[in-house]
Amino acid sequence: MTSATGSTPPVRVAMLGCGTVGTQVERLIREQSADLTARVGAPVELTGIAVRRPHRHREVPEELLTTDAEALVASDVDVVVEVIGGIEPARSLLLAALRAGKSVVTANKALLAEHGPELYEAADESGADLYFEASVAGAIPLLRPLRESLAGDRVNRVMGIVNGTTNYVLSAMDSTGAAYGETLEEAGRLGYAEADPTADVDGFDAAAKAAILASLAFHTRVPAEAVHREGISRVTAADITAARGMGRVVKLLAICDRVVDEDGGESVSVRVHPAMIPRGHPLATVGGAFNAVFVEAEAAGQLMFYGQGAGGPQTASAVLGDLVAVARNRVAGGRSPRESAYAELPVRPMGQVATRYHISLDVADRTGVLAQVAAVFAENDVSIATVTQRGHRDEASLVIATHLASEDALRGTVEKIAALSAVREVVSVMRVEGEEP
Ligand SMILES: NC(=O)C1=CN([C@@H]2O[C@H](COP(=O)(O)OP(=O)(O)OC[C@H]3O[C@@H](n4cnc5c(N)ncnc54)[C@H](O)[C@@H]3O)[C@@H](O)[C@H]2O)C=CC1
Ligand SMILES: N[C@@H](CC=O)C(=O)O
Ligand code: NA
Repeated sequence: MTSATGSTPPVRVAMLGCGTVGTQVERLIREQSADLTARVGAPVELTGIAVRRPHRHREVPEELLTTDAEALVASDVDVVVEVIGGIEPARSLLLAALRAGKSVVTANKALLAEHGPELYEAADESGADLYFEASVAGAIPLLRPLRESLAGDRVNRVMGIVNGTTNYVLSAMDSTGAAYGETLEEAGRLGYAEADPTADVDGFDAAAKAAILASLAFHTRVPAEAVHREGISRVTAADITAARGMGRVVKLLAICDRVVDEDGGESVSVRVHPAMIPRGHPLATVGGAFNAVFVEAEAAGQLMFYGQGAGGPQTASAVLGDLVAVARNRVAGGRSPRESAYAELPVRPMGQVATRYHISLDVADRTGVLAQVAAVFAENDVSIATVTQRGHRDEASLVIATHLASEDALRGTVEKIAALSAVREVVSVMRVEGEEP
């Protein structure tokens, strides 16, 4: 291959962390060195990798390893790639890099969602780049489309599956009836889960991603704590069976909406929770660690992004894409986009967000129960779309689907129904998405 570089000095790269993703980033930089050089117009040189325990990293060249991350960041490098995860020491290390004019590529959604503005500000002050494509939906190019390709459009909705681990677990529970704990362990072994998998199952990971997506889509700062978050730890086999019985499947969804009131006032709603969707919905067939995200924009219409949302090589692909962007900017000039948060839209409290629910109840099979239950819905101003009643000796089940109603009203209704003496058990309560109202 002919070199396009002449005597252009190399772009020097430090990497922080060398786990599932870092190992693959090192491999790709090494194996694709000639192509990267040609694409960037200068060699991309990995000068060091900060790790905690060097003896555990036999797969990478020993001479690159150091335990002194601070010194590595302070050394003569142009770019810092961070694949440690978590808030500290990642935050301090990246702020130090950016303040020294070194560009940053990170896969760290937790850090971006909690400290994004601080990182952008440091990048702005020194003129460094900040790229983070790997932080949301792994390999899928999603943030660059939102940050750049759709920058001239008006995005109204971003919705989809953004956590591979929980999707892997829910898919297995649905298709094979596999146990929750077993599949979660498997997701960890495959390199999909976070270092602490409660970040996946309790929805923190998806909420951080939703915060990043909403911030970019709506040009508004949406911190992680403003995202309504429910994980999958309370999804039961009964929920999955109930969904199946109605031709639906349970998925953990991230939903970011622009809400326009009757008076034209705008806000955003950002939520992560399990939901039942029809088996015919495109998201229903997204299995394993795959992610899929729909974006609706005024001029573009509906767009769908699909691919591997987790895994070492897949996530490393997104990191390398960002690394090439930074390196090209260094060689040919150019900057990553700055933070765009001018719209400053308020985040709507979840209680005011309208959703639809599926509720299944075990009730005593006696006259008047349905009327009692229906009365509670009416008192709380929640309109029932359909009711299915099945009787069996002295037991019966009621399956109720609601029309759109505020979250507060729905919660209140379920609480009162659970307290009715004729209701033996509230078997399953779950939001329904993706069906015509
Ligand atoms: N694994 C995946 O599928 C994806 C991961 N990510 C993100 O990528 C980042 C890395 O994830 P993984 O590689 O999966 O995690 P990992 O846990 O496999 O690797 C992290 C590595 O950083 C090392 N480390 C921790 N503290 C350190 C320190 N102070 N100095 C040097 N090294 C340190 C750990 O020993 C470990 O080897 C996280 O932010 C994660 O959220 C993003 C998308 C997908
Ligand atoms: N733990 C995350 C990894 C990618 O972001 C997931 O399962 O999606
Ligand atoms: Na991505």
